[in-house]
Amino acid sequence: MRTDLKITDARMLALYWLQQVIIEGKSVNQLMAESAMNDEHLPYRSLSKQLMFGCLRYYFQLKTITENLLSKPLKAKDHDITLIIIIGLYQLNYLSVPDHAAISESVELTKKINKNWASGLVNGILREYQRSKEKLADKLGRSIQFKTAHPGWMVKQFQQDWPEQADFIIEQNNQQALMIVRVNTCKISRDEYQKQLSQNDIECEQHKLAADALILKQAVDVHQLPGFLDGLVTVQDAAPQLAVDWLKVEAGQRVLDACAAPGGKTTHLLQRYQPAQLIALEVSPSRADKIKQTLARMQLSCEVQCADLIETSQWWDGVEFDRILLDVPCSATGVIRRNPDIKIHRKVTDIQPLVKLQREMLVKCWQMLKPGGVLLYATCSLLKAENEAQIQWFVDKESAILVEPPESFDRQLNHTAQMGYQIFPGELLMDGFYLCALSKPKN
Ligand SMILES: C[S@@+](CC[C@H](N)C(=O)[O-])C[C@H]1O[C@@H](n2cnc3c(N)ncnc32)[C@H](O)[C@@H]1O
Repeated sequence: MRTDLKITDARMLALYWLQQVIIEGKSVNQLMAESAMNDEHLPYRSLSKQLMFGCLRYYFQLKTITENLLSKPLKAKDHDITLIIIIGLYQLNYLSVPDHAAISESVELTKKINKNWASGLVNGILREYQRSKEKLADKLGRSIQFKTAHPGWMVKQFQQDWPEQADFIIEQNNQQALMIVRVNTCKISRDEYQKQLSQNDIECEQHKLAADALILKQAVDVHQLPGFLDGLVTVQDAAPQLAVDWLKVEAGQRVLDACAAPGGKTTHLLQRYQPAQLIALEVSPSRADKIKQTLARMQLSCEVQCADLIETSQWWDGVEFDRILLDVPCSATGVIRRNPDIKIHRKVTDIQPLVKLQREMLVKCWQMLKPGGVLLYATCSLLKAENEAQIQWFVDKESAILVEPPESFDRQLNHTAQMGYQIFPGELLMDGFYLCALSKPKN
């Protein structure tokens, strides 16, 4: 689809977005942020989002079906036609759209993108699918991509790391996550904010483990959340909210949030504790700006530094920190429900470089930690190599001491990891996340 074509309906916008994610490599977060500024998208956004997220969630399954139905692969320049078939298959399989409408709208879409020649092909493939759905399911039953809607390497990795939980992880990854918000308790209590939501007909319940979190029954646009622009609330899953509970900052301490953008945990630290100093460090200038915007909206303040954590000589004044939050860049395999594009964008070859970077970050942060100080290591990954194996490597090397978690963790979270806590997507209504706190021995 040519990008200069005028978008005239929801399916066309979904096709444009899918092309941006799958061909251009954009993330859904980036696309949604761009689209929020584009008024032309407004009338179609809701259905387009449903179509795009659904197609990405089931991409590997729907692509396998498409490849099987096509007598020969389409040329690379006609990838948009493959995507139209995938959008059609998604509607036939997962939405309550009548079959005839799903097919005719897909055929219309070929014309809207000036590829009339493909209308017969799209019509034929979707009708063939209607006729041979069961037979095809039997034939493809042994394909991992068809069965799990995940790339094969990822399924193997989950099975290797978590043989007992792999099926649960895969099943959860194909679900839609609930919207969870964190109340800014500097401004309003969770109980009071829950009342405000209820007065605005937004139903929610309190999260059992994350003390500031409310789980919304239905996702809403952030601007429908009362006091959003005044910083009463922010959108954040419950699992990352636990990081701040485990770090336990004492009044007057010096704290580093080492990988801070977009500032979710920075603002949580500030609303929960009174550190003498908090530095929010972020290497990407545009993402460092996001921290500043989040701080401004939530009416909180701290020092934001845009620099590379590893290059300490460029930003660190040499004074050690009492607490360090190290929320490293990772495979993000724990947040696939919210970012289904990760199944497409993440490659098996990404993992080793990430593990290497995480190790370098751990070593650097340890050098900046005061004896007796605490470092909290966190990822939104499900892979052992990024999580407990990383901590095992570090503890063996550095005589770091494992810090006891808050009692509430022990009571409510499963002990699946040898060290720290591995949370699986869907567990206690949370995203997949890993946390472990380490203390540096006093000389
Ligand atoms: C998992 S995200 C952090 C999320 C954040 N803690 C929050 O709660 O909102 C990791 C961040 O680390 C940043 N990052 C990556 N490499 C870095 C480096 N060398 N120095 C500092 N920040 C880095 C990334 O740009 C990204 O914003």
